[in-house]
Amino acid sequence: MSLNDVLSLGQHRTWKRICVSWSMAKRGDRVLDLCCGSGDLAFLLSQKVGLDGEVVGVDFSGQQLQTAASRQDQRWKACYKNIKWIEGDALDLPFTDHYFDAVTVGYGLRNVVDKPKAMQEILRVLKPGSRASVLDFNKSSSFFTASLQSWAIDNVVVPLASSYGLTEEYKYLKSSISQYLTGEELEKLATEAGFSSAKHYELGGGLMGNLVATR
Ligand SMILES: C/C(=C\Cc1cc(O)c2ccccc2c1O)CCC[C@H](C)CCC[C@H](C)CCCC(C)C
Ligand SMILES: C[S@@+](CC[C@H](N)C(=O)[O-])C[C@H]1O[C@@H](n2cnc3c(N)ncnc32)[C@H](O)[C@@H]1O
Repeated sequence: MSLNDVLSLGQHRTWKRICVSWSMAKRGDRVLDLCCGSGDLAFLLSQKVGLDGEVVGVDFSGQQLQTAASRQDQRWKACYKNIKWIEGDALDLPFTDHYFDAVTVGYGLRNVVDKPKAMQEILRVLKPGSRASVLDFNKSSSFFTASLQSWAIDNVVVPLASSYGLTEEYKYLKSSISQYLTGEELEKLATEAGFSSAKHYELGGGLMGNLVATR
């Protein structure tokens, strides 16, 4: 069982499935999992688009892509052959305009240094009428939810992460969430980048959030 399973009582898998579902990726599509890491969302997208579809996982960490590729080798589902891993930067995507039928970003936008540029790149590579689905922690406007999230990170996430030897990776969570954008600000970020519509939905009692933006 992974640390994220323990930390979120397995809920992170549900949140990721929701993110992929809301991207409206369907059989035969060509889709992008941006900031793919070890590929959790890419594998879910792979099952959605099937063997006649195509999944591209992009991350600027070669190490993460190596992990994703070895996970792909270890898995038996035939559809996973439709995934390719490309080292690249969310701020300068190596694809032509209108290339993808859907884009997902799982826990990546929060970490990107230039969020407007990233959203412009996502818009550029999406086909007209297609969707971006962006899952991340929610920077809640509710004092209670923000306090619960902060308490959980301090008292559950970081101590447990330490027992897995991942203190550093999770220690920055609180500050990164505090510097992130609220749901309303994410919607504005998307429409200002040029998306025709954008809606942010809270998940996990407001601890997480998913932005759905249509080009
Ligand atoms: C899978 C999740 C996050 C992905 C993720 C995000 C990061 O910022 C990382 C940083 C460094 C290494 C890895 C990651 C990473 O995988 C979300 C689930 C894990 C969360 C840390 C769990 C959050 C716990 C809630 C605050 C409380 C949950 C209570 C309830 C059970 C829903
Ligand atoms: C917390 S991980 C999430 C990984 C995966 N999407 C998931 O849901 O488990 C964030 C990932 O974003 C990547 N990343 C951060 N900034 C990036 C950028 N500008 N371009 C590409 N990848 C980036 C990191 O290398 C890391 O693998």
